[in-house]
Amino acid sequence: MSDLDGYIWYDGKLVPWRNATTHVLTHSLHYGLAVFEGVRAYNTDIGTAIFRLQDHTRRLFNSAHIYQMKIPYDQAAINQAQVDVVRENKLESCYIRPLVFYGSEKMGVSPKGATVHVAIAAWSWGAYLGQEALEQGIRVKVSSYARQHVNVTMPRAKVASTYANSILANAEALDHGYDEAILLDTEGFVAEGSGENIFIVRDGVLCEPEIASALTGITRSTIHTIAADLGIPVQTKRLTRDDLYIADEAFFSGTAAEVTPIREIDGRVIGAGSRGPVTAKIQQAFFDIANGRNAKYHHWLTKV
Ligand SMILES: Cc1[nH+]cc(COP(=O)(O)O)c(CN[C@@H](CCC(=O)O)C(=O)O)c1O
Repeated sequence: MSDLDGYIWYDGKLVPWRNATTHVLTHSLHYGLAVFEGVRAYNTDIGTAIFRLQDHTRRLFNSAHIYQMKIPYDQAAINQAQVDVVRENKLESCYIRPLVFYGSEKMGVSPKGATVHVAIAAWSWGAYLGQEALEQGIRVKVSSYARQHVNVTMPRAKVASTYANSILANAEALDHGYDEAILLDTEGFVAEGSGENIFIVRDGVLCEPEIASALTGITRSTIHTIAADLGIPVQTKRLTRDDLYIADEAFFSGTAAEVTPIREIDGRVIGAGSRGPVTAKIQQAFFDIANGRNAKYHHWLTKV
């Protein structure tokens, strides 16, 4: 991942990768309050372009607003900074990581008085769960750890502290020989993956869990648009873990995961145990859009 000779945008300047450092007393490192985004640029038919850049930046600002962090730049500047990072690193396609965090000027629970810093890195990142996963599908475990209650960590924010929960769930899945975890909410209904939203297909209908305790994924909203284009009905409802077991198809959606089919959950084979036909259609439509092959969605692409 690390292009050690690359550049990172850091508080308004492009600095060499190895100089983009912070102090060990950085407040966010100790107390877990940093907000971030995961964004992808694709080598599209119209050149390198960042996918849904404005939506990701809006969510970054919403996340900061929820946690009362004041980003010292406006959204246009952060959009431009992401374009500059991709261009400066000469990346044709890549993953972009904007991060907003509190500095080391203040210790103690309250960050008041600490500087709000912004860093934006970009690196080449292929299929998040492996190229084979995109074709064959992955094996997933329902975690023994619940997703945080909606009044514990704020679900509309992409905040670093949420991911200690994700790390536990993902580690448990890997330790048990699976590829990824699904988390249930505190009432036992399906929430999301450790870093993804989840969809299932039942009798030709695309179903997703109520979004309550899950991140409002941008890829999830792209899937909604694709489903509408393909005439596939979408249902949002409370899903139980055994709803997943008897699904005809299942897949994860996310910027990193893109559209990753799920072929088995907790030892139950899903459908035919491979990427399902509806999943394949949605996945193809997603990659056509992200790679600029569908002119109807060129407005979602910001050329670098
Ligand atoms: C918990 C969670 N839920 C859903 C999503 C899907 O959201 P969206 O990317 O807007 O469709 C992500 C993105 N996970 C990011 C972080 C992955 C990582 O390992 O870091 C991502 O996909 O970039 C999550 O982290």
